[in-house]
Amino acid sequence: MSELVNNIISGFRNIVTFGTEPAVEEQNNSGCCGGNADGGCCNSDSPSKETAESGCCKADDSAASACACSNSNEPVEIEHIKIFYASLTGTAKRFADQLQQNLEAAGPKVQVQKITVMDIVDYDNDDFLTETAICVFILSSYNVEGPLDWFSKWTRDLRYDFRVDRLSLQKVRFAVCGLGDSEYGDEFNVASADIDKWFGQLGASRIYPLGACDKNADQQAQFSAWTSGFIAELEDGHALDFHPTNIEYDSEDDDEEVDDGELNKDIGAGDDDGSGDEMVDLEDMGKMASKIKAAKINRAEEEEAFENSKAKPKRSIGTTVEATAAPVAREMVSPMLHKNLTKQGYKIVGSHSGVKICRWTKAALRGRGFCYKHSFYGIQSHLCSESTPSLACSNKCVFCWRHHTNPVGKTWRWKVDDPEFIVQGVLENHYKMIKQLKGVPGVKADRFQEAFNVKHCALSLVGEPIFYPHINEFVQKLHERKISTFLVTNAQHPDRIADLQQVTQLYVSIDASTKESLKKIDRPLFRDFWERFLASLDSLATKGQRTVFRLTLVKDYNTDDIGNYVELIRRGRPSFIEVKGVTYCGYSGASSLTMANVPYHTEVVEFCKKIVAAVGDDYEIACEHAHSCSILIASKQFKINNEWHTHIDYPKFFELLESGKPFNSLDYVAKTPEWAIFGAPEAGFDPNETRFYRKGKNPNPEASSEVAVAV
Ligand SMILES: Cc1cc2nc3c(=O)[nH]c(=O)nc-3n(C[C@H](O)[C@H](O)[C@H](O)COP(=O)(O)O)c2cc1C
Ligand code: SF4
Repeated sequence: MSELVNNIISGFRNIVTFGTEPAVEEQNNSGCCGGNADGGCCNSDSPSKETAESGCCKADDSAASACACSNSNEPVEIEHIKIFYASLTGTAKRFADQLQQNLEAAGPKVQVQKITVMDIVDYDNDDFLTETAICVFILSSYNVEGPLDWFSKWTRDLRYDFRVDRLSLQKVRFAVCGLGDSEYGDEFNVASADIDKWFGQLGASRIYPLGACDKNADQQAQFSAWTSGFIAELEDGHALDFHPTNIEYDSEDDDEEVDDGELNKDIGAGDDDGSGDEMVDLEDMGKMASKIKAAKINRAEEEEAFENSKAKPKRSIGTTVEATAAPVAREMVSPMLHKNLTKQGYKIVGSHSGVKICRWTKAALRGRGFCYKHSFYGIQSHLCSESTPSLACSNKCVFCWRHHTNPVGKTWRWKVDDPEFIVQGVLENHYKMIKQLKGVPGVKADRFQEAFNVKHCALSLVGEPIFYPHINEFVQKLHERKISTFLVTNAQHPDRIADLQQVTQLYVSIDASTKESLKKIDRPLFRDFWERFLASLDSLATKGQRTVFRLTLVKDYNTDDIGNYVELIRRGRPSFIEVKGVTYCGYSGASSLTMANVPYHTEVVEFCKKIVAAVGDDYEIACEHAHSCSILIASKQFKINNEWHTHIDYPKFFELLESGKPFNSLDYVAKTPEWAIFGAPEAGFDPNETRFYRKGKNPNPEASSEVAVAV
């Protein structure tokens, strides 16, 4: 162990804290080799103290090459500085802008070609692994849910996940300045301090010490002082060199209580006695180090694993499909994420799939109505399972209900589970959750029984189902069980849409109608997101399947530009357009939506009327489900003999599938019931169900104090 520990440079964190007198003078004086021992030019492997004090590293050749001391007459040229901020009330953003202005005005000693200021939530964290720009973080600390949470979790996961290369951030050069309030005592600036520490521990080169600006003092002056010190360090130039071996690994950190203690347990997997309190013996440290080494994964290997995973899956039920070649791909759901998702009610299946019971399934079990899919397509919610074979997604939509805790990525770079295993796992877990509802007041015995025979699968829970490399086999497994498939994709994977075989109904999320608004609302990871989006619509148009555009209306985000929506409809030629008001799911640090962004049902109707008027003769409003602010616009092809046929004949669908012959969306239609038609008095609520009102919300004054009334 001592060897391991000796090999670790016990980094110390320099913190520039500011009292009433800014401490920046001292920092400026540090020059090339001074106070910034852990992140600056001369780390402990570098020149002797004397050399350091002489102000430069030239005495030592190796150090000189590492430090590349600049000729003081020549300006330091920097290609790109990215300034990331995390802010709730705007201070960090203001300071980030201020830093940008100061850098622009800095010359002549330092010349920065490009400076980008961005909200940390708009950045794909995984890009830090290959980031070449200098990264400056201006981060506010919050002891409540805040905008830094997601990035913090990602960094923390990276730091404590033994499968991740300890030097995974070695390409990064960074500086952190925290904003906080000293009234928070021990929690003062704790979030920014953690980021600073973890980046250092992951091999990133700190080019200027952590700043800690206090709201309780003169925060502005403190930040200006930090900025001057930082710019002076840039002008000096030495700190810009990489120091990839400068791992700041603090032995104390090993004792740090990590939420996902599972990580440590995993290291000794196989030796677990079930106590969960595993200690690693000193003699085992060597073994552990080699295990850690063996588990290192780099991104190239992950990409390769993805390629390998495209090969036909092995049919090993109950096990994870192994990559055909040697690389060990990592699990998509980290232990911490697993814990978070489980807390939110998800059941995780295998290493990348999930299932959850939706509120409509629960309502249906109690005879209190079905979701809008019942009105539009004849689905009974207690027979429906909501799941996904990929919890990862390539967008970070502002309205996403998973609150940005799920993994994101542009390509599949995780382990791949067997499709049969996932289907079995999804159903088992779904039934387990149904079982738990036994005895809940109001649950109807007949519906409870029926619920153990799932007939529909909404592949729309979270993440991007089409991302899963074996999506076709997965869908086929569901169809073999006579389970219909409603698959929703985010329109970022046109090639996958093209490859997709027949599903019962194929959805594309249309979250905005212009490139700018799509970027704002979906926050896609792909740089060519707009081209991908359009190509997805083109792909949809040629599918010849029953297709749906799903529009989620977010007031002030995507409710304008009717003309652009119409163009998209003409391009994708969907069978249906579902328009739904966004559901407010509480505050998310990664989202700025409020109740004001949730449209009323009348506003959704108005929007649909405008769309139909503009799109021409081909579409009409067919159905509504006012209860969930949902409207269905349908292609008039589904109005047969002047009667809407938006419902699905499910047995017919399976019959057609089994026949193996080609068929189209009109071959398995069923008549829409009167109560579901737009404008009917029931407004899409099945009259055989009992409508439930929260206390005080019942519009019927004659009703008793009972909270449920028949509509
Ligand atoms: C609800 C709340 C919680 C906070 N928690 C902390 C904390 O844990 N630690 C800390 O140093 N400052 C904390 N602060 C202070 C903020 O970080 C500080 O005011 C900061 O300057 C705000 O920056 P912003 O405007 O960029 O969001 C908290 C402030 C609020 C309102
Ligand atoms: S379609 Fe969606 S909301 Fe409706 S029952 Fe299925 S999972 Fe629930």
